[in-house]
Amino acid sequence: MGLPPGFLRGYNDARGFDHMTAKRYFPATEEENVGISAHEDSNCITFIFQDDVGGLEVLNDGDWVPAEPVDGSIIVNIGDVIQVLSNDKLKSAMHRVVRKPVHRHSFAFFFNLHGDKWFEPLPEFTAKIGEPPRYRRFLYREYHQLRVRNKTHPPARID
Ligand SMILES: O=C(O)CCC(=O)C(=O)O
Ligand SMILES: [Fe+2]
Repeated sequence: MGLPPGFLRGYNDARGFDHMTAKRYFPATEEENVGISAHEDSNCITFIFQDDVGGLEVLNDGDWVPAEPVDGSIIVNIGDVIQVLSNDKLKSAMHRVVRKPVHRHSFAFFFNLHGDKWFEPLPEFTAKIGEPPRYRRFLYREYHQLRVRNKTHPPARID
């Protein structure tokens, strides 16, 4: 990231909000092939271990690019926290899972911030290089609540 070695370990020193999920995606049907709809991860970094079925796709310049399974590899996803800390130098990837004709299994480890932690663009990516911050200061807990609220109560459309 261009930050001093060990920065992330020192800044993000509480592990209480990290979690791991094990997911099983059922085979696609003729009507339905959405595994997980398009989203960005809200955390710092996600590590994904997938089997050899495929289906994870990343949006790149308007095209969905498959993250092809590579034996023994781990997919590393930048999340929103790193996007904010780096003031957009590193982008949180939009991704989704498309279901295939067979079952798929994956494990995702979410390296999170503690809910009581503040995050905002760091001086290394703003004041020190003469760039304005693109984000305000967020409490991680508050940011999470905002994301959930926007999903469950999207802003009303003015017709
Ligand atoms: O199952 C996968 O490969 C990705 C899962 C994912 O994007 C997520 O849980 O946020
Ligand atoms: Fe994700």
